[in-house]
Amino acid sequence: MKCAGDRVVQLPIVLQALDGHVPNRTPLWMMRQAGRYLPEYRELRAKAGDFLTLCYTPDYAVEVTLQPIRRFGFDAAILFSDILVVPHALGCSLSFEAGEGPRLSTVTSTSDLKGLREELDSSKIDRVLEAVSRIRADLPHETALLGFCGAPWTVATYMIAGRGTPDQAPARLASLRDPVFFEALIDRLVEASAQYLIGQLKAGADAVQIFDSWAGVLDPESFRRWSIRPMARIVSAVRAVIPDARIIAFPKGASVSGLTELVKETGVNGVGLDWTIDRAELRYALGAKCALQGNLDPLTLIAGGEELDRAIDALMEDFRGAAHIFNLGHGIRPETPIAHVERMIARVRG
Ligand SMILES: Cc1c2[nH]c(c1CCC(=O)O)Cc1[nH]c(c(CCC(=O)O)c1C)Cc1[nH]c(c(CCC(=O)O)c1C)Cc1[nH]c(c(C)c1CCC(=O)O)C2
Repeated sequence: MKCAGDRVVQLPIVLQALDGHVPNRTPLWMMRQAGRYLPEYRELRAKAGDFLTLCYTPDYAVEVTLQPIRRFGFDAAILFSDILVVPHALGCSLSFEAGEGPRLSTVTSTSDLKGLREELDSSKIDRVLEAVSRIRADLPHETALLGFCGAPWTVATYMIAGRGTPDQAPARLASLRDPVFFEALIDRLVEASAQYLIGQLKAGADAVQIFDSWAGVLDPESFRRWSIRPMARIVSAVRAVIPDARIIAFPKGASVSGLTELVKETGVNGVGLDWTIDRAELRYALGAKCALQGNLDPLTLIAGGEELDRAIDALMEDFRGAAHIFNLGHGIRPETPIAHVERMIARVRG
């Protein structure tokens, strides 16, 4: 709590939870809450013509970020951008083909890596940071603003394959065949991601999330080496500059023991959980060490109806008394009916 004049200003409830407190109601936001399930997003996307134009034009990025806040009043806004902005600003070419996902120039050897920049191209990043400042200025005080980046492992999988793949075999193979190159790529991404998050926090983000969407394809030892270690280095580099930085890690597909180890090694304030995790087992393993964010199956939200109600009730019950931030277990899908999102919000808020 802090005082502004004679008014007492409450910390936004998402930040209360990240500080380890149990807010008087459960905070709620959704991964990919700005996106194709919203008609107002589709309209602006058609006007911009291209996804990256949305990301790099502050007027658009601000507007798209605010759309789900205006419509639903979520407790957090997440910067509208993409994890692949980092390789783009390191010099990789990047495009998003309609219906096909991202395409990047590949980085598969030490000499490819030498061709990239050492530091992020500020002509790209500054536009994202301008959007961050403007979003913070436009948001209500009680709504937290989240910045983000991809975890080095997940970003590396796209750089090595040049696209998404079902099991990230190209990156896994590269880590086995050429560990010297792979380690150097991860190092470059650790540095760049830490600088990027520091920039976002300085520009006005209240907390940041690190998305490790492909953590689940790693064996336990590789998970330690390529997911936990790089994230721990990012957290300490960010906190060397901003000691009280609030950081959430989302290692999708991680096991209970993997998550427990990650929290211990990184000191993050919160962990994102996908829908496959055993919530009771996780709570038991983690105790009250950090905030728990998640974990409704995005398909349950598409299905709607009584199954949705039942799943929400079970989730709320399992995390009762915990520093819980309600979210999905992964991003909302484009085909999700808006009425189901409204039903979910009403049920969580009771
Ligand atoms: C792996 C990953 C990416 N991007 C991201 C991840 C990690 C989270 C996850 O696992 O989903 C993160 C991301 N991407 C986007 C955000 C914006 C903030 C939010 O609302 O959550 C965030 C946080 C917008 C986006 N990023 C993308 C879109 C769709 C672009 C469009 O409008 O056509 C949006 C709204 C494109 C994107 N971007 C990426 C892929 C694979 C794709 C294509 C698949 C798809 O279309 O959903 C890379």
